[in-house]
Amino acid sequence: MKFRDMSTEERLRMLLSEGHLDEQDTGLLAQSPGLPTDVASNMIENQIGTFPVPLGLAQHFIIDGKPTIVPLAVEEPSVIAAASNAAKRCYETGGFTTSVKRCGLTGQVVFNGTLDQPEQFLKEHREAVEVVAQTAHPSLVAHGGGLRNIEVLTYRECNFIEFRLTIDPAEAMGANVVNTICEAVGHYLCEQAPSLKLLMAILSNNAPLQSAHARAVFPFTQLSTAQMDGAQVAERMILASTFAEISQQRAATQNKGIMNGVDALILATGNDTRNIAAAAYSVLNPEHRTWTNWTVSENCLIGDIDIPMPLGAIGGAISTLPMAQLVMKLLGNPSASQLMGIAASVGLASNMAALFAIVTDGIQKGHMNLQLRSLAIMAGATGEQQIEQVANLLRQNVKHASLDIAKKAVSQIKRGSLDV
Ligand SMILES: CC(C)(COP(=O)([O-])OP(=O)([O-])OC[C@H]1O[C@@H](n2cnc3c(N)ncnc32)[C@H](O)[C@@H]1OP(=O)([O-])[O-])[C@@H](O)C(=O)NCCC(=O)NCCSC(=O)C[C@@](C)(O)CC(=O)[O-]
Ligand SMILES: NC(=O)C1=CN([C@@H]2O[C@H](COP(=O)(O)OP(=O)(O)OC[C@H]3O[C@@H](n4cnc5c(N)ncnc54)[C@H](OP(=O)(O)O)[C@@H]3O)[C@@H](O)[C@H]2O)C=CC1
Repeated sequence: MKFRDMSTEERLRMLLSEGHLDEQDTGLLAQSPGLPTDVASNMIENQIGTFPVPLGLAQHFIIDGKPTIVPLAVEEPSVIAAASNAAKRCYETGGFTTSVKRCGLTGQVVFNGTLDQPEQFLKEHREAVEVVAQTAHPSLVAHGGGLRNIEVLTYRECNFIEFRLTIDPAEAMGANVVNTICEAVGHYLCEQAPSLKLLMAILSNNAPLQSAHARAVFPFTQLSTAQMDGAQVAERMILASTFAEISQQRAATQNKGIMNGVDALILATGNDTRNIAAAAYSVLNPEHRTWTNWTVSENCLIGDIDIPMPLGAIGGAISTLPMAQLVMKLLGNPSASQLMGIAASVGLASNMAALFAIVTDGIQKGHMNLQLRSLAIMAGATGEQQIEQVANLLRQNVKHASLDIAKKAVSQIKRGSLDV
C-alpha cells in the first residue's frame, strides 16, 4: 500500500516497524492534543501527528476603544511579554486606533500570445466575464463579495497578455475563491480568442488593497528608564527606526520583530502565515524597507504601521481547526476587517517593545531572561522547580549562559551536588 493511502495509525505502525521511531515516539504522535486525527488527516497529506506550539495571551491591549485579549501561538520566549509590555505603555492614551482597507484581492489570468486590440476585446467581453465570475462562485456574491474590476495589461515585448481581476473575498481570505473564478474566466477567454494560450489563472499574493493601519501614542512618561528620560528614549527609538529605512540588514531584523506578533496571531487564528508574509514583504523596497513609522508630538512618541494583511475570518483552516475557533472566540469573534486591525496593532506593539529594549538596556536583558527557561528545558531540566533552578543559575551570569553550562547544572542537580 502507498504511504498516501494509509491511515494515520498505519503510517505510525510502519514508522515503528521500519525502525524510524520507537514506541515512545509513536505514542507522542498519536496523542495529537487539541486536534482530532480525523480532522488533521483530512487537512494535509501523509499526516502522522500534530505539531503543537504554545498558545499564550498578550495583555493590556485596547483596540479601537475595546479591551482585547490577544491570543498568540508562538515558540519564541519574550514575544508575548514584549507585545503586552508595549500595549501597557499606551494603555492610558487609549491603546491602538486602526483603519482598514479591504478592497479586494488580485487574480492574474495570463496568456501567452497577442491581441490586436486588447482594450476593445475586454470591452466586448466584460459583461460576459462578469457573469462567468459570478457563476463560478455564486455564494461569494451572496456573502457580499465578487468581481469588482477587470483590466487588461499587455507585455508586448515578451508576448504576454494579462487580465487582472480584482475580487472582493467578503469575509474569507479568498485564495481558493479567487483561483476558482480566475480559472473559469481564463477558460472562457480562451474560447473567445483562440489565438491566446492560457498560461496561468492564479491569485496574486501581492495584496496592497487588503491592508491595515494602526496607530498608538506612548507618553514620554511611559518611556523613561533609570538612565534616560522619555524624550531621550523616544528620540533614540526614532533613530533606530530611521536606521532601518537606510540599512537593509537592520530592516530585516526590525521586520522580523514586527512579524513576531503578527505571525503568532495569524497562526493562532488558523490563517495562512505564508500568505501574510508574502503580502507584507512584497510592498517593501529600497525606498520603503519597513512597515512602521515613529514620530514625536506633544510629549509623546507616536507609532504608525501600514501593512498588507489579506486575512480572513472564515473559511480554510480558520473554520476547520477547533483551536482557531477558540482563538476567534477569545478575540470576540472579529470580522475580517477587525482582525486585520488587531494584527496590525500587535505588529506595532512588537516593534515598539523591541525598539524600546534595543535602545535602552539592550535586547538580551529582557529576552534572555525569558529565554533561559527554554535553555534549561533544552538542557534536560524537568519540573517547575528544576527549570527555575537552572534558569536562576544561568541568570547569575547571563552574558555567558549557554547550553553547556545549563547541561552541567542539570546533571549536578540530578546528582544532588548543586544547590542554587
Ligand atoms: C521582556 C520585557 C517585556 C521585560 O520588560 P520589563 O520592563 O522588565 O517588564 P515589566 O516586568 O515591567 O512588565 C511590563 C509588562 O510586560 C509584560 N511582561 C513582562 N514580563 C512578562 C512575563 N514574564 N510574562 C508575561 N508578561 C510579561 C506584562 O504585561 C507586564 O505588565 P503586567 O502585566 O505585569 O502589569 C522587555 O524587556 C521587552 O519587551 N523586551 C523586548 C523583547 C522582544 O522584543 N522579544 C522578541 C524576541 S527578539 C527578536 O525577535 C527580534 C528583535 C527584537 O531583534 C527585533 C528588533 O531588533 O527590532
Ligand atoms: N496563494 C495562496 O496564498 C493560496 C492559499 N490557499 C489556501 O486557501 C485557503 C483560503 O482560501 P479561501 O477561499 O478563503 O477559503 P475557502 O476555500 O474555505 O473558501 C471560503 C468559503 O467560506 C464560505 N463562506 C461562508 N461565509 C462567508 C463569508 N461571509 N464570506 C466569504 N466566504 C464565506 C464560502 O463558501 P460557501 O459557498 O459555503 O458559502 C467560501 O467559499 C487557505 O487555506 C490558504 O492556505 C490556496 C491556494 C493558494
